[in-house]
Amino acid sequence: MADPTLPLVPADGPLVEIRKLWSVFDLPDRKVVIHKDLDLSVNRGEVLSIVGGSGSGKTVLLRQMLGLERPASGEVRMLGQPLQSLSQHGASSRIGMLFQHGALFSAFTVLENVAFPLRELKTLPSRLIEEAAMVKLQMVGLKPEDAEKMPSELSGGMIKRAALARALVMDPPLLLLDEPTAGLDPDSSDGFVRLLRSLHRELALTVVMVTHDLDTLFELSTRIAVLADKRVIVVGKPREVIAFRHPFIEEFFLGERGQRAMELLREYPFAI
Ligand SMILES: Nc1ncnc2c1ncn2[C@@H]1O[C@H](COP(=O)(O)OP(=O)(O)OP(=O)(O)O)[C@@H](O)[C@H]1O
Repeated sequence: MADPTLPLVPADGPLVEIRKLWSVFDLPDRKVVIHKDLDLSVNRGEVLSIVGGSGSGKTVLLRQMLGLERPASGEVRMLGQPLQSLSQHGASSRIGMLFQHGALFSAFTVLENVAFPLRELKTLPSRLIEEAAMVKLQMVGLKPEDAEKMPSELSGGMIKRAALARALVMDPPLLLLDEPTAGLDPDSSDGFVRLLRSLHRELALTVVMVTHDLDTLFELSTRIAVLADKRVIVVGKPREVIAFRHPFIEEFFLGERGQRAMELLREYPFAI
């Protein structure tokens, strides 16, 4: 449920535009540089996946997009505006985020979790909030009787779905996903990927996703960005990215997992 007082999504231009970003953490004894002159743009309607080694700064990059980290220098523009000005207008309502571990409030029911961002607005009547949250629960494939369950009663796949419903409750044009299928068994993972693919289409969402999982990567991505050496070293369609020579890309796509990557390229020719 979009807040009508918020600025609309721009008619054209990228929804995410990052220029010369530096992310630096101040430790007691030193500074740690995570991103150095990082550039990245995400166009309307695409599913852009970010891959990179462990600790390469993928989650920190998502946190920069949400305004949860502050750039040491450089610029982060989201939905056509500098992030600082979007934050003042409540970026959380315009950018949906699915955290890696679902992050539901354990003391709230599923419905209360999904409704939470709408309640925080403090402008809508309770009945309307509940109705909007129920619509989102159904949209992610949960049943009406799941609404009153506690998170501890849910399977891993249901937790992801409930967290996704909460991320979508404000009808954001942009959705960020951190390892959406991590921890799910293969069947739940396939089901969740199918759900993400249909929601992407039906809601005309723009999606930025971090994933290690090759199946998730190839089934959903329209482009892939590779994070290495503190910046985005290549961004493009899967075939273009695989052709780029870099030790991380060789290890990630062409090592033991390479055969699966090649099978997936054949299975998903639209991604080529
Ligand atoms: N608040 C913080 N203070 C200091 N260092 C941090 C902080 N947050 C993240 N880091 C460091 O930044 C680096 C990048 O972290 P990040 O979580 O973005 O990696 P990642 O690419 O998502 O890794 P993984 O695939 O293992 O989840 C890591 O070395 C991490 O220790």
